[in-house]
Amino acid sequence: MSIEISASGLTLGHGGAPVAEDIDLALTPGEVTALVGPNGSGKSTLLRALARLHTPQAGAIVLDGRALETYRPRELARKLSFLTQSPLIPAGVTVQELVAYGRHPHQGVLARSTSDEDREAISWALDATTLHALADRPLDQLSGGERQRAWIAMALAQRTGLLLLDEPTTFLDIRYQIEVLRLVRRLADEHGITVAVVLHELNQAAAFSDAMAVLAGGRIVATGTPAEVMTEDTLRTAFGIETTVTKDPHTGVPTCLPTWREPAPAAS
Ligand SMILES: Nc1ncnc2c1ncn2[C@@H]1O[C@H](COP(=O)(O)OP(=O)(O)OP(=O)(O)O)[C@@H](O)[C@H]1O
Repeated sequence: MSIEISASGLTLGHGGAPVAEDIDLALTPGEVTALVGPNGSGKSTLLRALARLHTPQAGAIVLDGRALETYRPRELARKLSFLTQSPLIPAGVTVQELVAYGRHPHQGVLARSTSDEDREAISWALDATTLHALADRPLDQLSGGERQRAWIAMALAQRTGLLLLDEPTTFLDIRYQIEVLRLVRRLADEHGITVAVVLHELNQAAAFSDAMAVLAGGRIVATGTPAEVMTEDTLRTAFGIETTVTKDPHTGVPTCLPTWREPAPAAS
């Protein structure tokens, strides 16, 4: 079920000067890749380009051995699912109904009823996100974390091997952030799904990903394992901040502690 996608030589922009250039990125099948970088560095634009929601000014993207632009829309929707930042909540729609939308790419144009395969996929998505108990609840009556899980469940019901998530933890408290990221981890570990996820919290990115890519100043300034990428030098280059990078005592994963306060003025 794992799907491979790679981008090479991408130039990304919105009409004016390019936002990012010379972008090479390959997502390893069945692994979680975290995209991190300063505000406005082009992370969402890159993710949207991978989902074919943004057309690069130059470069190529290859999905599962074929140029991305050769896919028909329905065919593409069976290969990858994309979850945008803060999706709008449709009024009155229940969790079950939202998740069922994820099946549309698999249903024939004239399909009026859900097939056994649809039911099985919806049930699997509700299971994976532990949402069965909330299936009949309208989305607008859920907590932020539950709602975020419902959107992820919709993307899962699409049954794609590639999941692109743009800041799925925004607005969630720390417990729900962990819950969503653990789910992302399980999707890769237990279901072999290839995941790219834009995250702002660097320690979470390091803890939950297999690989990290740092976008800054219009380039990818570092890629590799969290241990390779989470260095004081890279964080200084990318974000212009001072940090102390240590290892999580439980897992050995690199973790950064920013220098929060301004340095005390030198004594005269
Ligand atoms: N639709 C658009 N039209 C014009 N410019 C855009 C558009 N979308 C994004 N941009 C610009 O492109 C640049 C990159 O934006 P993008 O959203 O990809 O960055 P990002 O790294 O995801 O940022 P953030 O961390 O703030 O979400 C920014 O300067 C932004 O203002």
